[in-house]
Parts: sequence; structure tokens; C-alpha cells
Amino acid sequence: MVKVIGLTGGIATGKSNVSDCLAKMGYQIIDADKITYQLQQKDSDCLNAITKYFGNDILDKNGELNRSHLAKLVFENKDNLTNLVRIMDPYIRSDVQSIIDNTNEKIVIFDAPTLFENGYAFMCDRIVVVTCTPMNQLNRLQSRNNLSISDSIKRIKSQWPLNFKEKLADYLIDSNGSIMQTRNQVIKLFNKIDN
Ligand SMILES: Nc1ncnc2c1ncn2[C@@H]1O[C@H](COP(=O)(O)OP(=O)(O)OP(=O)(O)O)[C@@H](O)[C@H]1O
Repeated sequence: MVKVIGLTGGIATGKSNVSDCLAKMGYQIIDADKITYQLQQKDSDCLNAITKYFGNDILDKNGELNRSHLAKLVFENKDNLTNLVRIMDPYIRSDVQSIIDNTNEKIVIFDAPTLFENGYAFMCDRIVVVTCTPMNQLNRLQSRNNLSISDSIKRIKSQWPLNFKEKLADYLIDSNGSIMQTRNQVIKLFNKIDN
């Protein structure tokens, strides 16, 4: 029976670094962001459902999703975010479940930024949360996405508080140190989980 390890954190807390490290160690990664992106391809059922709710304004002239426009709508309005999640949820869940059901691996990693917010924690046997101090999170988000402080705070606040996620974790990865220090923790942790 495959063991599903959920991997999450707060926005810009260093989850991608951990996910890269796990991929290099040979683990199969189910990437919720990639699945979401693929589901939103032009003319897909999922994009049609999104457009039905948000209107044709979210499409560009070629019928492709205008991602920055949709992002603006959902980060500025909580109801929009809730509805986007509600619309996409069954599509994402079904894709993830089919990967889990068809894998031959002993362990798969389900990498999802909003694992808790979207109720995907229930699909996991164990959960790893990548965390750092609120100040490091804010600095990393600002410099990575070139955002103002107020926009960064808005994005951080659209997720559950990091300290709440930490309490729900089975395992924590502290990403306050260097990338290498974080990777060493990942190797140590997965040697334990995998044995
Ligand atoms: N240990 C670290 N030391 C210094 N910088 C780091 C560390 N880990 C990540 N960063 C930097 O912080 C930023 C955010 O990291 P990353 O993209 O891995 O976050 P994330 O948790 O995957 O975010 P999101 O969920 O928003 O995609 C990146 O610019 C990355 O280079």
C-alpha cells in the first residue's frame, strides 16, 4: 500500500526547495500547482466551469486563461477565492487520486501549497510542513515576486496562519538556514520515514 506524504508550508517558506530535493532523491512528486495549471488549459471542462462563474473577461483573445487577471480577482476578494477552490476541487482531487491509485511506488509526495486550506490533508498518511520565521517569509515573498509589503501581506493572509499549519504537521522542516541546511534535514527525515 502506497504511503502518501503531504508536503506544504506557507507561501514562499521554501517548499519548492524541499520538493526539488525529494525529486532528486528519486521520490515521485504529485505537484498540485502543475495539476492545477494543466486543468486550466484552453477549452478544458475545468476552464469552462471557471469561465462560467467568473465570466469571459478572465480569458485573453485566444481563449486562454489570463492567469494574472484571475490571480488579482482571487487575492482581492475572499469569495472569489472560495469559489475558484470550490470549482476546481473535484477536478484536482480526481487527478491526484488517480495518480495515487496507479503508482507502483512505496511513497509518493503530494506537494500542495494549500494542502490544509483545501482539505487535501485527508488524502495523506503523514504531513510535512516547511516553515520559517514570519520575517523571512515576508522578505522571501517580496523579493521572489517583486511585490510591495502590503501585497505580500495580503497574499500571506489569504492562507491559513503558518503557526497553525505547524501545529497540524507530523514533521517540520525549518528553512531559516541555508538551502543546504534545509536539504540535509530533508535527507535525514526521509531516511527515517522510508525505513
Ligand atoms: N533556506 C533558504 N535560504 C534562503 N532562501 C531560501 C531558502 N529556501 C527558499 N529560499 C528562497 O525563498 C523564496 C521562496 O522559496 P520557494 O519558492 O521554495 O517557496 P515555496 O514555499 O515553494 O513558495 P510557494 O508555495 O509560494 O511556491 C525563493 O526565492 C527561494 O530561493
